[in-house]
Amino acid sequence: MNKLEEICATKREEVAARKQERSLSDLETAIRAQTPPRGFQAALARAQDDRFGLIAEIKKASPSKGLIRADFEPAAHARAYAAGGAACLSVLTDAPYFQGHEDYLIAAREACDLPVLRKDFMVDPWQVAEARALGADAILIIVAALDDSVMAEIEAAALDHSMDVLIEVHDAAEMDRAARLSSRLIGVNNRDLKTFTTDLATTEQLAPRAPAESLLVGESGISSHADCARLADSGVRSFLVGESLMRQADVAAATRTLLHG
Ligand SMILES: O=C(O)c1ccccc1NCC(=O)[C@H](O)[C@H](O)COP(=O)(O)O
Repeated sequence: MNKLEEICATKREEVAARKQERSLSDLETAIRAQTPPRGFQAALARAQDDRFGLIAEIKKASPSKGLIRADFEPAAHARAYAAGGAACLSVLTDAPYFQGHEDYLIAAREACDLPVLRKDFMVDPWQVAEARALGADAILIIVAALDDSVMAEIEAAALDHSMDVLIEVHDAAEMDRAARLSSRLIGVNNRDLKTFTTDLATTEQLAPRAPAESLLVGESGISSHADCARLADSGVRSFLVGESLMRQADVAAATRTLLHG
């Protein structure tokens, strides 16, 4: 079993237990009390029209790097990312592998006006309702983790809640499968989630295969303005960045430098 399969197997057990604790009608009640989704894809599109679009990730730890940020303060990081010019946030909520928590998403979204992606491993449409009940504006579909029918069900659930969907691919076959979904917000993950090898050339190679009119996001392993400029040469002007920003003492200044050089 590779790491992605292991994470998804753990997630299926976690979701089965959570579904016993909280019914869909309970989640629907919480969703009605939520503020409406903030337009995630629209915010990214506006930002990349201007210069670069940044989805700044609030990430405490990861399977590949272990602990990334000891003094972890989701609300303060959210404010710093917003001050530095990020268009959107991504907040890891997976606990076993990323030391994430749902409360981090709630705190980050309350601390600023940016749209927020719930960064987790979606294996069941129930998680979409749970994400919206927490306030999430967008969810992630990892093509490598799901078969076509489950991907379509999860996407439909998100669209029903007026949420945006970031569809993540890592190879040409996954890009072709992503094209069968309706979302045109497509992330190319430079990290192979089975081996953790990271290579920016992945985005360069896959960008030309994306469906027409896609908003492409280069994901993982991006650590400088030069990396952003390199990917922009392939027509990718939005980026999802976690570790390199989370390791900085001054997160707002590092975000500005990433975007503007
Ligand atoms: O980051 C990991 O080690 C990881 C391992 C297994 C599955 C997913 C993983 N990361 C999720 C991501 O895609 C990244 O958090 C995101 O793209 C930001 O990457 P980075 O800027 O390199 O932190």
